Amino acid sequence: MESLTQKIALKLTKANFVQEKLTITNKYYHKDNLVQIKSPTNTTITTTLTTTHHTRNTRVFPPICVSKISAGTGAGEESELKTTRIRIRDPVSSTDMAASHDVKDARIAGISSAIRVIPDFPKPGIMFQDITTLLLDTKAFKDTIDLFVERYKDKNISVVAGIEARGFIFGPPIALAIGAKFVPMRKPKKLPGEVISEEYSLEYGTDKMEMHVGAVEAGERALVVDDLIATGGTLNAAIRLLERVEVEVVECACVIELPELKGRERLGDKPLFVLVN
Ligand SMILES: O=P(O)(O)OC[C@H]1O[C@H](OP(=O)(O)OP(=O)(O)O)[C@H](O)[C@@H]1O
Ligand SMILES: Nc1ncnc2[nH]cnc12
Repeated sequence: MESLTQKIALKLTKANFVQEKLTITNKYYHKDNLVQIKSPTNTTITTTLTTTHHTRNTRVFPPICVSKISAGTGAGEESELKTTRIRIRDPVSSTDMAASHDVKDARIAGISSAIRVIPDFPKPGIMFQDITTLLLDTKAFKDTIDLFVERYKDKNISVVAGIEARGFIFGPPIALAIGAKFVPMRKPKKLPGEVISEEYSLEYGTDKMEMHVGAVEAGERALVVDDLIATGGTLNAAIRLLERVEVEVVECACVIELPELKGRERLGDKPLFVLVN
């Protein structure tokens, strides 16, 4: 039987690399969720693989999505080749992920592979998850909205609270489709009416979030939407703002989770639903 490494290597050879006319050497390996390959350019690599995967008790066939996380010349390697490290995203690693409800849902793999990762933006060391490439992919963008709508359409949610800026992209289509109002959670001094505000810390700095007084009523049920959860500080502030005015936060929904930053832990008992990590 082929090993996981062999399967990945085979798929990589058959996938984007061939189209990109890259040369793959046979020096790849699978270790700590990283695949290392060598290619002659720094061309961005984003592809989707399907391979055998063993969980503790069962053997399942989830999609494995691969995106480039860094590139550089490997010491001691052939001079014309560069070493590219790519991270395998495994969409079944969390119970609160879309893929874990239906491991055969091919939409998740398409969404994951449509997200571009930009190293060292906006600061060195940050692997920026760029959802603008997802917005260019009409199928992946629609699949993203559909997955959220399918989950929330019968949950009696009257408020979709979207977080500036990228929660403003995903929140409104979800709100329209489930028949809820959209409430923007904005950066300071942007909203013209009376506001309540909460401060919060970020992966790279601090910020403040504001919401219009009167936008929601006590007793309403809200979904909080953003593109991404990193440290969880932003979602935590949104939850605090809504709960201050006695709105029930039913769930938080993000396209992407960066699990290594443990943002979930800052949400207390609030459920978090994500599509990819
Ligand atoms: O989980 P956290 O550590 O709080 O980080 C997540 C937040 O960071 C990003 O927004 P950012 O603050 O960069 O603002 P922007 O969307 O206006 O650029 C992202 O869109 C989330 O809102
Ligand atoms: N790594 C990241 N990519 C995109 N947005 C972010 N917000 C906080 N961390 C981020």
